[in-house]
Amino acid sequence: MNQIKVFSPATVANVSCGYDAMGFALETLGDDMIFTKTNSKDVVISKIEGAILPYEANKNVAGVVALLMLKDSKANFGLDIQIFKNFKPGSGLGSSAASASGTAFAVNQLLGNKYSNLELTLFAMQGEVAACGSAIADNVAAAIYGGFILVKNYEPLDIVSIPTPTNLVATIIHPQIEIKTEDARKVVPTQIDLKTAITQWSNVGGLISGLHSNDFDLIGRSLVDLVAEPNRKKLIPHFDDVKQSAIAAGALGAGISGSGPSIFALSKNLKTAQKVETAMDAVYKNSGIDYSTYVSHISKTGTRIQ
Ligand SMILES: Nc1ncnc2c1ncn2[C@@H]1O[C@H](COP(=O)(O)OP(=O)(O)OP(=O)(O)O)[C@@H](O)[C@H]1O
Ligand SMILES: N[C@@H](CCO)C(=O)O
Repeated sequence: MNQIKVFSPATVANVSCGYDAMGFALETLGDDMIFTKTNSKDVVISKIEGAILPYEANKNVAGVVALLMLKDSKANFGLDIQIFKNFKPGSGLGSSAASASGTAFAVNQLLGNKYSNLELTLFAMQGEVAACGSAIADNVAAAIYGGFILVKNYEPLDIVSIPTPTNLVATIIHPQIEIKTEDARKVVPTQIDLKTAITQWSNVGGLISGLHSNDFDLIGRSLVDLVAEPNRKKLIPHFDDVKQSAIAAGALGAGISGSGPSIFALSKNLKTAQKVETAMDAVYKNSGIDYSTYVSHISKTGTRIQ
């Protein structure tokens, strides 16, 4: 195989209560990337459409991950990479993670499937270091494994796939302001009190149990975040209004997608998710802020060949 085209999904990290520990992949929103083997041993990024990003391989997360993998595998080829961005960096939807995991997946295909999904996640996490300074796994693991994931442990890395209830649908609103993950991480407390921790880990347990048992009510009751959301929501215009409107329209729950500014809601079917979209839209309609909305099923496959 000399060339591969992949789709790498947008992802919702944290899923409210699971800061740095949970995430899920979207079915219909994501980046397209084309990888072509070359004879030189370099990595060249020859095209980037849809966002202004560095072309230097060591500054673009796609290049960072590709260089690492070619070196680790002692590959006898180089790469030309084309990136087609369909959603903006700094959106809270895992833009850098889409490039990092799309690259890890594609290079592995070109190498004849040398690496496991866990190893691909470790490579892609190095892309996240380049993007935001932290080796976060929640977005990249969700993109690589698909569906819902739990980062059970960071060192050593342990990723667990969580079942996705059929019919669960996500609604997203993305106000077009950029919040860099690096900056949004600075407002999250490094210490929390025991009472807060108890509530938070009970919610993670409730969310995972609800996903396993298709218990939509339990999923909704567990989409509560006492750690990141109270500190980050002030960075997002009209956050409380959007969240309340989404829940009033029938969403099971809503919260900040990753580090924001996007806000996600989960609904038990497509019709409700579309009503939630209308309700979120109504909050921003006359606000003067540019925004996009998306309704998407959860991607069960994650990054894939196109
Ligand atoms: N291929 C790439 N795709 C996206 N961002 C990249 C890429 N290469 C480098 N970057 C840099 O990474 C930073 C964006 O990362 P950041 O984590 O802030 O946003 P994000 O990837 O959209 O994540 P989040 O979901 O948390 O918003 C920007 O400074 C951007 O220039
Ligand atoms: N878990 C990370 C995801 C970044 O998108 C955070 O919330 O900072």
